Amino acid sequence: MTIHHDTRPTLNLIRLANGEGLDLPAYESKGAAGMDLRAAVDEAAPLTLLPGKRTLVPTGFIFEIPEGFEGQVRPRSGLAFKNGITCLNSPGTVDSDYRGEVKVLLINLGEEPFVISRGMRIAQMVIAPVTQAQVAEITAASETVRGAGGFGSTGA
Ligand SMILES: O=c1ccn([C@H]2C[C@H](O)[C@@H](COP(=O)(O)OP(=O)(O)OP(=O)(O)O)O2)c(=O)[nH]1
Ligand SMILES: [Mg+2]
Repeated sequence: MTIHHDTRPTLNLIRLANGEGLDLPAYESKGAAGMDLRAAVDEAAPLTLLPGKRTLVPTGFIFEIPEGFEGQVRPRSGLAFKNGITCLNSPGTVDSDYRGEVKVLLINLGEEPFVISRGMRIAQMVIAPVTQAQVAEITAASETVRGAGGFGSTGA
């Protein structure tokens, strides 16, 4: 496997029929870590997400994530704070060999119905380098000071 250290890898996108006319996913500021993803829902049929419910929102694009990277689908803080809208599987993982449409799994943790209209920026995707470890089964773990202590063992 090739390990990339490119900080500006090219992300190839394929626009699907439901993505016609949508703005490309984009970094909304110079230093933004994530590119905002837009809802490719039907213009004439906005999606209403009721409190406590979840839904898979299409983005209208296939992303060819460069090998050695992943896409992390994360919530937008504003939607989370104002409306209780977040990604249920956060951070969603888009594998570099995935060739289906990227979708966003939203859940409404707020108290009001939330309307998702076409083109709305619903989440953001961070392209991050991936390390694939080699798995090796052993019979005894090396000794450390911490040992098996966890879950608060070092105190508050
Ligand atoms: O928020 C997300 C998360 C995942 N995916 C797509 C891309 C990813 O490569 C694929 C599989 O995701 P994941 O590995 O998290 O799900 P799984 O339940 O393990 O499915 P699979 O058995 O297909 O790997 O689903 C999305 O479009 N959006
Ligand atoms: Mg998987």
